Amino acid sequence: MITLSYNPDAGSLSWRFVDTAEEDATLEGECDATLLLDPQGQVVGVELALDDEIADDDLAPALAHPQVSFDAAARTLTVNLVGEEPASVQPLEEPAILDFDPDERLLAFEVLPADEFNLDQRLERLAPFLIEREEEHADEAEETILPPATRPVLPEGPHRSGFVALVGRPNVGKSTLLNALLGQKVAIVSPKPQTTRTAIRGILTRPDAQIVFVDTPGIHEPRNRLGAYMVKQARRAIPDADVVCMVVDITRPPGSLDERIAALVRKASARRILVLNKIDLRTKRGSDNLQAYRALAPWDMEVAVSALRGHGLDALVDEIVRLLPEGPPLYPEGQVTDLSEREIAAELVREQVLRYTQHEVPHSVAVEIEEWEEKENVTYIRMTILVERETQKAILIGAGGGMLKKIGSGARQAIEEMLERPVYLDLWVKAREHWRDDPSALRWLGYTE
Ligand SMILES: Nc1nc2c(ncn2[C@@H]2O[C@H](COP(=O)(O)OP(=O)(O)OP(=O)(O)O)[C@@H](O)[C@H]2O)c(=O)[nH]1
Repeated sequence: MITLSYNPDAGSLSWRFVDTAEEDATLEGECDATLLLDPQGQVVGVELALDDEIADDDLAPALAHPQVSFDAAARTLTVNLVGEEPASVQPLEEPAILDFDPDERLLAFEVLPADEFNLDQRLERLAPFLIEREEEHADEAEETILPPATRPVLPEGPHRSGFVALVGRPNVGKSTLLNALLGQKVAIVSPKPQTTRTAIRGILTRPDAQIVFVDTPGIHEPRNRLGAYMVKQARRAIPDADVVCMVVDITRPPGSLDERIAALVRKASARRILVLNKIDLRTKRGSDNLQAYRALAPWDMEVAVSALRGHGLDALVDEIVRLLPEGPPLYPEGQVTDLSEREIAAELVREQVLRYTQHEVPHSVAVEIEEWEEKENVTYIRMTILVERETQKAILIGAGGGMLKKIGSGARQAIEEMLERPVYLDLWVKAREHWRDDPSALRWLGYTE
């Protein structure tokens, strides 16, 4: 296995082919490097331009891994951990540092993208390989930057229940957090802002309490009626909540949107928890950001978490339960969300559109279910993907229908996982101009009160 480690302070990514001690690498070299990116700009691999002095045999430790290939004519060593054809490349200004052993065999190398590249936002695809990073930084993050929330002893007293709004600007990780808290995917997630469009309820039931989480759309400056609807959904969740969790991305300083959201939170009569997310991506600026977020409102509690890696979630749930009023369960014990399987299925299609398309296209898409039929061995589902322009329709269908096939195949797998039975997914694309500003289209798509 190739071991990757990420050093957030240096902004560097180290790739190790051989499981040996650091001291074994006694010789250093340099070469040009290029990162390989997927359609979302996530790093999937790297290409090194090696010089003639490195003999082909010296690459044996690297080539022992199936993800590594070497083009002897071009002298490029390619490490592609994900295995998909990269969608784009990012040549690096800084050379890669190569580590060799005394016999000049390549053991490891390190790349250092410029700060503007925002490497820490682009490691999602490599997360399964980032073994050292987790071990090196997880404990440290909790000890030095953000003390772990003191885990309270659970009250032995009455049953508690209530509504907990998850609010924050787009892309801070609200939906990832909701799914992680529930241990089940109810909200779709993407690296693109404004993924969540409606308030989604996720219900966590335990013996002493029931928490009804309300995942809300990211609060932003709306540019159309759909955006206005989304922001309204989020704002409305705040006064209705017993506890408001303002979720922030600790790697970024608060901006004007955070200030506006905090102003709403300050006005609410609910208890307020500051949820510092993405502690796995902690950077040097983390503690400055922490002070700035603390200053936004009088918080009842702050909890540091990594929704992606599941850190700090038990502490967050315990804190929430402590702040909830006494009350009986609000939903039946087995219910996890207020969304139907059909609604989640349509969202899973939209998630794939977000995954594979860029710029305005993902934001211009809505998904409607036209037909859903339980057949003997398969669930037949026909859906229409609505876009705003013919050009967007052409992008979604792709050359020879390739794009629609990719979207369909990803969505079908996800829906099959949810339904636990085979699915036949029939996808169509239709253009309807400016539907995001058309009240009747919004009503019919369910984006209304
Ligand atoms: N590294 C890291 N990434 C995270 C974490 N939580 C979420 N993300 C990533 O952040 C991106 C946005 O996550 P979402 O859960 O869609 O964010 P959101 O706040 O619901 O976004 P909107 O729907 O736009 O409001 C995704 O690429 C997630 O994988 C975390 O704890 N660590």
